[in-house]
Amino acid sequence: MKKEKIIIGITGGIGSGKSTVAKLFEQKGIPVYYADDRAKALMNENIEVIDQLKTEFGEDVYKNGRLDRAYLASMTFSNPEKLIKLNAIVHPAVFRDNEEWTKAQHSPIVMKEAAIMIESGSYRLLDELIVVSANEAVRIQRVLERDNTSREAVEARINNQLSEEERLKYADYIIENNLGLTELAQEVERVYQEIKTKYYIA
Ligand SMILES: CC(C)(COP(=O)(O)OP(=O)(O)OC[C@H]1O[C@@H](n2cnc3c(N)ncnc32)[C@H](O)[C@@H]1O)[C@@H](O)C(=O)NCCC(=O)NCCS
Ligand SMILES: Nc1ncnc2c1ncn2[C@@H]1O[C@H](COP(=O)(O)OP(=O)(O)OP(=O)(O)O)[C@@H](O)[C@H]1O
Repeated sequence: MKKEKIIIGITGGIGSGKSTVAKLFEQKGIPVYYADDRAKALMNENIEVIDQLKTEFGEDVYKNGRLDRAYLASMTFSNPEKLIKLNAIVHPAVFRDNEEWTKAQHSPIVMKEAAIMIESGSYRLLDELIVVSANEAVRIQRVLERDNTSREAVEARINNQLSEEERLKYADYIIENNLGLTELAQEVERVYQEIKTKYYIA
């Protein structure tokens, strides 16, 4: 199978290690679009997104001109209806931004890293989906060590995501990340070789 540009998604539950995996692919020379990071940037820069967020969540969602992420998170991850509204504002803007970015790339493989690619339906536009998987206890522990947050706040996000079992059903490739970073790098290399072989990439 020979395609002009192969688009590969990297997803996984909170704290699974998808950003770490994306960086390892980037080190191999693959351009990566970081949807979560771009979402945050657009929420601070895109006038339409800013206006819609203020209308939906109130002016206080911005403090000194910057999005108050903790405040917005506290409003949405405990209230599914509000989260649906937030997603409906942010996801179309990220979709357009990603399309522009993808068109501008000149690489046989490009990747997109996003937290809720299956839930949002954006996985349908991919050629391949990599799911990064780790046990829930490991994921929670890693996020607690990384962020200034609580177990309850992490669990609230998990409750708004697919279960690990459901997510894995969508995977073309699974990268296990319960062990150390050396093992993770080996997993990334294995999947990279499989993809290159499938698409006849040198
Ligand atoms: C509420 C916000 C501002 C909180 O920001 P914060 O810096 O605390 O979190 P960040 O965006 O880095 O996400 C961290 C993790 O939270 C989880 N998470 C984020 N957004 C969502 C969501 N819409 N649904 C379920 N889980 C989510 C993911 O596991 C993600 O990896 C932010 O998460 C947000 O705007 N989310 C809605 C837009 C979105 O879906 N972004 C992610 C993909 S484009
Ligand atoms: N195999 C590993 N060994 C040790 N630490 C790891 C491993 N994989 C990831 N980490 C660490 O765990 C934390 C979570 O990883 P990462 O940020 O890549 O996850 P993520 O899936 O992108 O998270 P989020 O959903 O919150 O955006 C980070 O601090 C990362 O450095």
